[in-house]
Amino acid sequence: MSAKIIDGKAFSQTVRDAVARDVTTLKDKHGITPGLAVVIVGEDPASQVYVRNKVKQTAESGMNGFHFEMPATASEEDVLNKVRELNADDRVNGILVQLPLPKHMDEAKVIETIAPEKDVDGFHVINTGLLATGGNAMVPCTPLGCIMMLKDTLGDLSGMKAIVVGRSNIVGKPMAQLLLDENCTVTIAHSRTKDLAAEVKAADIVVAAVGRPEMIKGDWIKDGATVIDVGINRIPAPERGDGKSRLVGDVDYEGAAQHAGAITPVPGGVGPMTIACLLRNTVTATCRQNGIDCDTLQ
Ligand SMILES: Nc1nc(=O)c2c([nH]1)NC[C@@H]1CN(c3ccc(C(=O)N[C@@H](CCC(=O)O)C(=O)O)cc3)C=[N+]21
Ligand SMILES: [Mg+2]
Repeated sequence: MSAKIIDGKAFSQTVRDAVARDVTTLKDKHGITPGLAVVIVGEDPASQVYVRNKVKQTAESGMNGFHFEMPATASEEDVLNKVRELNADDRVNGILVQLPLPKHMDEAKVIETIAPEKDVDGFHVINTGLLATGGNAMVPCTPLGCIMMLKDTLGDLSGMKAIVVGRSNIVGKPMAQLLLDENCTVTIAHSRTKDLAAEVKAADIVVAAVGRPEMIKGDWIKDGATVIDVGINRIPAPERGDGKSRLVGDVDYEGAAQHAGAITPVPGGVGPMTIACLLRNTVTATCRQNGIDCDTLQ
């Protein structure tokens, strides 16, 4: 069996094209230009590609981008004040504070200071609560991108067995909520799960979000299953001979591709969809803040 490759890069382009059309309508019909503010504290080399793509694609979509870099030595109060300033700024419809924050800051406190209606990451307790209770939440970008790819690949997910490997607040838990909303039977697995291989083997849908390079083995995958690999792990690649690293997911891609019906690659899978969904969420937030029905924009 040879798996269909789910092309997140191509799919993200169609999402971004739709976002750009919505931005044009917001400008032309409503005189509103959506604005996305990104706050980065300190330097995390691993997220530099992410930041660069985000800035570039925000501009390409026709939105305003506001970029703030603060030194790693900034105090928590400095960051909280920046967030408060952005909350009060009418040009800013979406706020993203890049995680992780330096150790001396309370991440939860920073996130809870973001106005929930501007929380385009969907990390605020108001939004996680709304997601869990079926309300009008801002949905975290990575799980949102994953569910879009799953629905595009499989159509109706109703009744399917899904496993989410990983239980983080930013991916695993919201992913499980979204799969449940699609009427999947959902298992959440983690480091204490017994016989992870058998749990994965039972699933029609596997979402890997553990942050450990290639830990999900190819022969754990049920024949024909759909595999969504959220991991973006940079590992040494001595075989390249040029001293550079390479990116791998949380899934043994070569092995899994022999069993899966469809699989996302790394890079070019979940990553680009995450950024596209951030832009989509910024448009959604702009519409909600202005009492505009987002679905009828174009
Ligand atoms: N508040 C907050 N929200 C986030 O969503 C968030 C964050 N903090 N901190 C950092 C992580 C990381 N992240 C990525 C998103 C896209 C790619 C991406 O597009 N990757 C490309 C290429 C990567 C490369 O070549 O290095 C790909 O997978 O094809 C990567 C990483 C969002 N994050
Ligand atoms: Mg095999």
